Amino acid sequence: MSSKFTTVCKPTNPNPNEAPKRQILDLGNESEVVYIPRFLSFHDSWNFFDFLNNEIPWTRPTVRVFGRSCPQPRDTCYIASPGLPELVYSGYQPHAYSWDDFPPLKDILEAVHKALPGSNFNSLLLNRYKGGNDSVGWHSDDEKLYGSAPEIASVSFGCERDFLLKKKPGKVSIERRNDEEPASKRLKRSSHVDQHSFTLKHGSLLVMRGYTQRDWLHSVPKRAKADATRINLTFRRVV
Ligand SMILES: O=C(O)CCC(=O)C(=O)O
Ligand SMILES: [Fe+2]
Repeated sequence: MSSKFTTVCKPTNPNPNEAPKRQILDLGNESEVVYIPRFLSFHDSWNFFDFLNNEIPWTRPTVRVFGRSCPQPRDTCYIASPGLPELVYSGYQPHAYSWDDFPPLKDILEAVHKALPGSNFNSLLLNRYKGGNDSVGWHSDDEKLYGSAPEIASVSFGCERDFLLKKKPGKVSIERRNDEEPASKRLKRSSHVDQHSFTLKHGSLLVMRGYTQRDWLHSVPKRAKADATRINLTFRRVV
């Protein structure tokens, strides 16, 4: 990685006098999503995309899903600070690369920390979706090593993809429970509130916090029309 890149690609706010606009989605029961569509400038984001696409040692591991081994439907890489416990998911233990190997990742981390006061991420899972056939199925990032209410910050580059959230079965919002309401109406209403969707834009930041991992599932489904590559970085704190 050339040092020129680090200089050129320090994340900049498109308008330095104005913080990027954020949307806050209250999911109820102390779960929340924050979405900042223009977190990084368009130009910086394409430079980051090119760097990540070309320099990250991507792998497409075999994982176990419902007892069966299959290739994970996206490329991946893992970065972690020294001394953290190993990450294992779906029977796969990724090699932990160092932040020092990829200086632009430290620049993005710094921008994320600045946008989220009090955050202190020490690991990063990278995903590369090479087209609409690549995806991540319904899951929550509720591994014990992230603690009971982890904050997860997700930065997206390249092709826009839908990011869906749905409430886990059996999780009922207290504020919506109304036993006087006919069941049919309740069902209709809850199907609206129990699912949300975001189109994750190039250079955007989406943050899941509170009890989102305990109570909600998220996914990036296959999309026939998504014909270009998307790269996503999810910053996490191993506690
Ligand atoms: O690609 C995304 O936006 C989400 C990735 C994700 O959920 C994960 O890595 O756990
Ligand atoms: Fe996830």
